[in-house]
Amino acid sequence: MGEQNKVFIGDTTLRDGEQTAGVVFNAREKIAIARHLDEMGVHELECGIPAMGEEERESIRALVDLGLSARLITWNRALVTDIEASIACGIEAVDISLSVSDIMIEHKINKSRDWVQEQLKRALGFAKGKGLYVCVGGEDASRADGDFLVELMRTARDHGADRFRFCDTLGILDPFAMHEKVARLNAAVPELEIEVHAHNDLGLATANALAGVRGGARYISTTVNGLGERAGNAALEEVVMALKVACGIDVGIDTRRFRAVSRLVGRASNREVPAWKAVVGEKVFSHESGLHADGVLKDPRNYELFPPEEVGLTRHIVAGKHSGTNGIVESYRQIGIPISRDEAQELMAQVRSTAQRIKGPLAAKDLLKLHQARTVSLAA
Ligand SMILES: CC(=O)SCCNC(=O)CCNC(=O)[C@H](O)C(C)(C)COP(=O)(O)OP(=O)(O)OC[C@H]1O[C@@H](n2cnc3c(N)ncnc32)[C@H](O)[C@@H]1OP(=O)(O)O
Ligand SMILES: O=C(O)CCC(=O)C(=O)O
Repeated sequence: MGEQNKVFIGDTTLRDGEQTAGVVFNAREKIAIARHLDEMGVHELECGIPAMGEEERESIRALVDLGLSARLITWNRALVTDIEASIACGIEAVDISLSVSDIMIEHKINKSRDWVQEQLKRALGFAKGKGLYVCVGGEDASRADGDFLVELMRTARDHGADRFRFCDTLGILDPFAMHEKVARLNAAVPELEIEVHAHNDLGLATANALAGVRGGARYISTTVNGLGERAGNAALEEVVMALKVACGIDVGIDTRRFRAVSRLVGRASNREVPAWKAVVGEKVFSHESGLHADGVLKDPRNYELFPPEEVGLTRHIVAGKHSGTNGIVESYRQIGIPISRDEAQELMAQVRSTAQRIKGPLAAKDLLKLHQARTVSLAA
């Protein structure tokens, strides 16, 4: 880790993902998710909160025992006792979190900016004294005073922190503001790497994560399927594919396993993945509309950003209300019935009215029925 100009993924499915109200992973699920992400080449896994108690610590120790290539990191309050609990799990990297906005400093932790600075020094000093890799988590950094953040990052840098996590805890930023804030911090404290941790309350988490990278962040927090507090976090699969397709940045992760890991986390979190979910939804490579099906059949690049196999999905040409001739020919070909364009044109009205009646796409049996009826009427 740490190569020049590389972007790293710090996946927090097992920490912030599991913080989603009502979500619980058992130890077996945690291991399966961690193994999967590790085998895909995800660089870092935030894997739990040792201060929560013995059961959580046991599950973290089990992950440590796997000997994964990914760096395992735990979430900690800025308390020596939390960090000791992480060390007791065999963990070598910690996130030390502090609330940094005035609203949270005054109305949540009931302290002062000075207290935050001093507590950071204490906790960071302790962690570095134990030889740990330390990310300083700035909770609610997006609402914090900019000058105070710079001061805090300088303190973190001077006391040996390895990176600073800029958290848009409430998901209030737009990508322009995210870019501006991260760029400012990066210019003021260039020695400290920045991670961007974006929430999706306004549906902007992925866009904000990318804006953070454009502003100079080297690490991105993600979760599989965008699982996470409230409306979730920046989705791993969206961030990685958007970096690749929209920004030309390949983070070196095996994207062909996105569908599999998405379904695994979907089941374990009891949060089914919507069919239209960007990148991993079951139907995001389904084409029904006449012009789209025609375009895809001629060359998939007409309507697909990348081949479905690249994320573990498959392409479907669907016969339905909006189908055109070429799509209908293809739908019949898929069920082993070769038909001509003329036949497809003749069947089109019935394909449309069947779709209208059943309020959905035609299954193989519906297509077969229409074809048989046409054959019978021609023979009569
Ligand atoms: C934005 C985020 O996602 S941060 C991650 C949050 N994750 C979680 O809360 C999930 C796991 N949490 C837990 O199991 C528990 O909340 C624990 C073990 C961390 C703490 O439990 P408890 O000691 O029972 O306290 P409680 O849950 O009520 O937490 C609030 C306390 O933590 C303090 N606190 C909050 N953030 C921090 C921080 N970064 N550093 C130090 N103390 C903090 C609060 O001021 C409050 O202290 P007070 O009771 O003296 O006023
Ligand atoms: O403080 C951190 O490191 C992370 C906190 C977090 O999950 C958030 O602010 O959304």
